[in-house]
Parts: sequence; C-alpha cells; structure tokens
Amino acid sequence: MASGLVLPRPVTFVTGNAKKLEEVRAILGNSIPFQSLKLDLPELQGEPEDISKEKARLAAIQGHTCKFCFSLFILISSKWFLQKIGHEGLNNLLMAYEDKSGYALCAFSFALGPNAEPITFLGRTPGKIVPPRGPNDFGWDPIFQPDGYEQTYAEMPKEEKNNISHRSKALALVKSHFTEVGYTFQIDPSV
Ligand SMILES: O=P(O)(O)OP(=O)(O)OP(=O)(O)OC[C@H]1O[C@@H](n2cnc3c(O)ncnc32)[C@H](O)[C@@H]1O
Ligand SMILES: [Mg+2]
Repeated sequence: MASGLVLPRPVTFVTGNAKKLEEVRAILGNSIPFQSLKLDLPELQGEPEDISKEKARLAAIQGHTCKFCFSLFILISSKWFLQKIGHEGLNNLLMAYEDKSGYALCAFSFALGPNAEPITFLGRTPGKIVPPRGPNDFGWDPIFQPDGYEQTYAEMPKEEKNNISHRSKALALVKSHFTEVGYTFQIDPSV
C-alpha cells in the first residue's frame, strides 16, 4: 500500500461543459473524489498541453487548490469556432482535402496549488471527420468517427464512447498517477 500525499479536499474539476462533466463522472465513478467548478476562464489558444496547464494555473491562482482542468481538441479547439462554423461548415472546409483523418485529444492538467507546476495527462483517439450522423447534443460528436468503428461518437451508446474515448484514455493515466503517488483523501468538510 503506497503511503502518499493526503489531500484535504476533493479534486476540483474545472469546466463549464455539462456534457464533459457527465462523461468524467461516468468514467471515474468513485475512483477519485472530485467536485466540479464552473470558472469563467479565458478560452485560450495554443498547444493543447500548454492551454490545459495554463487553465490549471489560473484556477489555482483563484484560490482553489487541487485543480483538474481539461480541454479537448480536435483539429480546432475553440468552442466559438465550432459554434460559428457548424458541422456542415467544418465538413465543407475539409472538402478541399482528401485526408479527413485527425484525432480527438484530451488534456487534463492537475495542480496541487498556485505555486505547483501542473502535471498533464494526454489521451488520444484517432479517427476521421465525416458528415454529421447521430444526436446533436455534444459538440463535434456527430462528425467524429473513430478508426475501426462504423459509428460516430454521437451514434455510439455512451458506454462505448466512454470505453474508447480520448477522455477515458487521459483519465486512465490520471488514475494510474493517483495510484502511483498514493494520494489519499481526508476530507475536512469545513475546507
Ligand atoms: O469550460 P471548458 O471545459 O473549456 O468547456 P468547453 O465547452 O469550452 O470545452 P473545450 O474548450 O474543451 O472544447 C472545445 C469544444 O469542443 C467540444 N467538445 C469537447 N469535448 C468533446 C467531446 O468529447 N465530444 C464532442 N465535442 C466535444 C466542446 O463542446 C466545445 O465546443
Ligand atoms: Mg473551453
């Protein structure tokens, strides 16, 4: 049994996206105690890993220790961009290119406090951009078809997406890290 760091409070997940939160809840179950927090952080641009780290730092500076920030990128990472261009628009843009392959990438960064360097965990699922199929209730799920599957993320049962997704791969690394370090939680309700 590893005798690691004792954390006084649950890990804080920072996101404003209810669908992501839903998936993280389903994937993590009770393995890591966490609470979610919606912080209005800037929608940064740059390398996924750097953006994710910067978000963890910004959140930690605002006084919330034990941060998890996460961000998802597939070709284009900005929610504003996707909202403006739409699924059809993205497909039209890609018509000029024969190669529609890409990957979904999830970056989680974990910071123990405002002065701690965040650690990042990356999960990647290769696939291609296709014309939209399936329910349109989560971002670009209808236009992403993972390699080796006939269905888009949106057409798959939720459990299947959660088994193979970029997000579940990143979370598997997060879980291994927590096990290796041997974090335990002694949660003080007054903190
Ligand atoms: O507060 P944050 O966590 O940043 O939430 P967000 O909605 O801005 O989310 P991201 O920056 O991570 O993602 C940019 C876009 O990608 C979408 N997205 C993220 N994960 C997705 C997934 O697994 N499937 C489909 N779309 C996803 C999301 O809805 C946004 O439109
Ligand atoms: Mg975002």
